[in-house]
Amino acid sequence: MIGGGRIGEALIAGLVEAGFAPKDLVVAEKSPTRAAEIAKEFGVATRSIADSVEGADVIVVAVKPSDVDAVVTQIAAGEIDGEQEQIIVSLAAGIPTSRFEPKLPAGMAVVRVMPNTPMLVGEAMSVMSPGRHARPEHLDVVRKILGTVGKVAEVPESQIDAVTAVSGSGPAYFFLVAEAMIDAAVGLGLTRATATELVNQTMTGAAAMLDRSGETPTELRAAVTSPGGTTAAAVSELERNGLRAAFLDALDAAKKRSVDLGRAHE
Ligand SMILES: NC(=O)C1=CN([C@@H]2O[C@H](COP(=O)(O)OP(=O)(O)OC[C@H]3O[C@@H](n4cnc5c(N)ncnc54)[C@H](OP(=O)(O)O)[C@@H]3O)[C@@H](O)[C@H]2O)C=CC1
Ligand SMILES: O=C(O)[C@@H]1CCC=N1
Repeated sequence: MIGGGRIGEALIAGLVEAGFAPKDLVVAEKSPTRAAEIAKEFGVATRSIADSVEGADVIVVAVKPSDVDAVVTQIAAGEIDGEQEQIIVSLAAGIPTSRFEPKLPAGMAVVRVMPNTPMLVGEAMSVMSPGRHARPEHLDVVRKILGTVGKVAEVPESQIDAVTAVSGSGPAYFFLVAEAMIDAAVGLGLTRATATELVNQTMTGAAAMLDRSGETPTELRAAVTSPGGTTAAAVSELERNGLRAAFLDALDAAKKRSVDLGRAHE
């Protein structure tokens, strides 16, 4: 694991929780303090990038998009070999597999993945796209690793910037809605503690219904919306204030930003 930040740590935590032996996991992290924290928390070894990649079956790149090029250069300078069937898994938003491949030994498999932070509670939505040399058996390995921390899907790489806008950034939209509801509830006179409890449990319950009821969001919303009732009054205000248009623009902006992140660090 190269980069022991929020996402790198979440994946390490998920793998350890799922029964991967800490001795089989190695973290290369720039900040010595952060590296020490992760080693202590999970019992994994921390090493330099060069020492981490040698003999690794899977090399996960979990650094910011702007740090990817420097990291790939260091990986390529290490003892790696396409023939060893090593797999590079990039979690970086926006950076295409074609940016990795020319710098690596010929034929080395690269898989681009967009995870999300619910990985921390074993509920990630991770979406993978194979690079030029990634074969089904490589994807099976990556699916097994990501499957320890949530659900896994596959799309062609042409769709992964859109995926980034939906499930990669998606948890933030959800938390923003929660924040907005809490503030509005305080505006109605509830205490912040009560507002937070009500909103958090409402969101948790609604998410569980999405997961378990087998009904679509449209059906679930209709079941809450009594004719001429309170929900209809609220939903009509949300529509009047352009909720759908705001999401159309927001996801479009996120997708464009993902494409730009790839270009910005060329
Ligand atoms: N956060 C999210 O919800 C999601 C993030 N991603 C992607 O995951 C990647 C990581 O994101 P996130 O975990 O949030 O970012 P963080 O900044 O929390 O983590 C990145 C870590 O990598 C370290 N790092 C930087 N350069 C090196 C290096 N050369 N060697 C070793 N470690 C290094 C950073 O140290 P320092 O800070 O000191 O530079 C930092 O600790 C990003 O590319 C992002 O696009 C994907 C999906 C969701
Ligand atoms: O905001 C970002 O760029 C990263 C990628 C998806 C979620 N967080």
